[in-house]
Amino acid sequence: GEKWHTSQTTLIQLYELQKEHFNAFDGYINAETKRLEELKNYLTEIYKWYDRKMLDKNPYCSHINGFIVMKQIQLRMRKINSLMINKQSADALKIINSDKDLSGDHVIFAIKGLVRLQKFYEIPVSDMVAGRHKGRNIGDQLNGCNYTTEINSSNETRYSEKDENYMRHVILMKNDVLLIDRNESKSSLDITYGLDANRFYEQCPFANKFKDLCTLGESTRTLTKYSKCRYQTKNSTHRLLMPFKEEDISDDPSIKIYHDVLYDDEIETIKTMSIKNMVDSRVVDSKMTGGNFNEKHRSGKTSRIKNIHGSLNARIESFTGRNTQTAEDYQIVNYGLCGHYMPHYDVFSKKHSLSRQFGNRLMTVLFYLNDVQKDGYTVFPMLNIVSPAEKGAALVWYNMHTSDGRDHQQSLHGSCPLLKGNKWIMTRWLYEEGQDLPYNWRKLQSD
Ligand SMILES: O=C(O)CCC(=O)C(=O)O
Ligand SMILES: [Fe+2]
Repeated sequence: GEKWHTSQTTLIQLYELQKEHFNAFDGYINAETKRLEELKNYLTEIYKWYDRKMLDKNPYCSHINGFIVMKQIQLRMRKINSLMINKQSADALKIINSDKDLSGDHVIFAIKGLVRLQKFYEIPVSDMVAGRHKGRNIGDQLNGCNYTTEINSSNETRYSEKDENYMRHVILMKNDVLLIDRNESKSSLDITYGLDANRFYEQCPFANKFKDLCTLGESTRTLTKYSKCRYQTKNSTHRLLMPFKEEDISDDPSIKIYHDVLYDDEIETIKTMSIKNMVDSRVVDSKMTGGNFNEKHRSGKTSRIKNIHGSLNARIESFTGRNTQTAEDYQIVNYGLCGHYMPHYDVFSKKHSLSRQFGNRLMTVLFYLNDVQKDGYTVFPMLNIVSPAEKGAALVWYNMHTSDGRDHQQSLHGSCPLLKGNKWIMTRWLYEEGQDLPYNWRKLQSD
């Protein structure tokens, strides 16, 4: 089933669920109290009857009386029997257990998340159990004894570092393909063979760089010669009064931030729309199944929205200067307990059929739906770029070279593990088809 810890939204529901449990407990206690009261009264009545009968000395003398006594005993025993069976506790337990329970597995998933976090940020166990990291409060005190016992019992699957790095990319790509096109999942699985193993191997050292940047955080965000901020009207007259606040982050590939492009009421609507159908951002693989492996690369909950409203499309087109007609559905992600996304590329393998319909994911438009302090950055490990989640802002970048359609190696990026709180994002991927590009992607793909 769906996991509790992968999204903060679900974790909040878990708290809510406890109210339901409390109601079940209360109902049970009331019913039990009533039942025991009834049983006590009934037994008192029977004792009295028995004492009276004993005064009769020999009630069995008359055959008729003997039968009456037998019959009364039988009826009373039946009633006592029914009063002693406690159906209420079974009913109450059913409510508590009905697939909403916190079975051992869920606790193990959560502890694995914490262990991952501890390893990633190299947090000493003493700090972990004290709920602090680098002078920052990250939670209440943990029972150190419980923590280490839980860790030992959550037997992690072992596999070599090399395999892990390679598989990470394969799996992430596959996952995204599967998400877009569930109906064509059969053909989507071919993506494994479309990847060039060596190419992805070579990027793996950046997992360490990713880690360093996540740890250093915003302190690494220095101004470079490309860094400029401006009010951008994009030649649109109605933007003269409310220009885009555009900030250059990188030149090659082009990465920019547009501040305040998504409004609070829109954000609330988007969250409400997506909460209903969120699923674990799972990574699917034919050989290595199971959640443990998957969550090492990505942990969060995802949902898709076909359309929000036309004016948002227009806004995106306005600040990106690109067409949204061939764009993918909006993808909303809520990261929960230790939520993260290890470095990956958003582009698909060229050989994959999906990238033929509209080309490939030329550009990523990533909206931040909340502010996140001190962690959960979007990081480009090959470019030394750390982007903090800023509510209402959009981080926009190219995954491909706009001159010839080659995948842009430096577009490698990921989301740093959350030490605390949660992160909401919404992405829109713009495709090559329908854009003004100096090359013909259809021709490139058939080569
Ligand atoms: O959450 C982030 O900052 C990055 C998300 C991302 O890379 C993706 O969804 O493809
Ligand atoms: Fe991505």
